[in-house]
Amino acid sequence: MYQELKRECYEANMQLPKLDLVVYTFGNVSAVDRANGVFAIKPSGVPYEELKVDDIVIVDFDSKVVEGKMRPSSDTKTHAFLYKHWETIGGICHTHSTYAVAWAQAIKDIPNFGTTHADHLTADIPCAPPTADQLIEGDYEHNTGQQILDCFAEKKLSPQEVEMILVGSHGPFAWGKDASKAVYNSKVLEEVAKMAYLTLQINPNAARLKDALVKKHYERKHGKDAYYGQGC
Ligand SMILES: O=C(CO)[C@@H](O)[C@@H](O)COP(=O)(O)O
Repeated sequence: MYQELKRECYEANMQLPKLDLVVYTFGNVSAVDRANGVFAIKPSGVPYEELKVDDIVIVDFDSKVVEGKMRPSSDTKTHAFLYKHWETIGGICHTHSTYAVAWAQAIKDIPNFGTTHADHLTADIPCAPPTADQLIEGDYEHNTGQQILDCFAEKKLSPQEVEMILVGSHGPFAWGKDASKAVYNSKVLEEVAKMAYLTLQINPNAARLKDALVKKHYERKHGKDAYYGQGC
């Protein structure tokens, strides 16, 4: 059962090393089957070059294994939490990509410096501040999901408009209508994070794109009245 879902999840996971978003066993991608109340996720600690379709684990929204012999990713509770609370997302991708992790460790939002960023979202890419108990052993994964939701609520962001976040002191999470779009958004996040870092190296006083320009550029790309972003 769930062969198609496992295959979708497997293919998305195998994109991560190809896109230079992970090394060794870092990161994980999941794909949801809302009709059956389950999602497929990478098994924990398995190197990508050894991963097989049948290794993909099927879990329910309480992170209980429904099908599979291997232990699901250590981030499973975070994926489950987001699927439960955000009913429109179909896939989630977590990586440890270098530049996104650097911004997450610096606990900094990524400013919207240019049209590359503005093509994909008009808001600054948010960084959820680490919580006191985040780094203490325990229900870490559940806490990360709550951290993400709290950050979106505080910044009044919608997961349909902003499909990515930096979890402070940890790394990037991205999502989308399916697992492949979640991986695409992870790559966009890493590229924008790298460009923003280099922009600040060249000019520490670099200014964000003016809101009017962001609005014009975003609507040209996504259609009239598509603009939603906060002022920059
Ligand atoms: O960020 C973390 C753990 O904090 C994970 O993404 C990474 O180490 C991969 O763990 P899994 O192999 O998915 O259990």
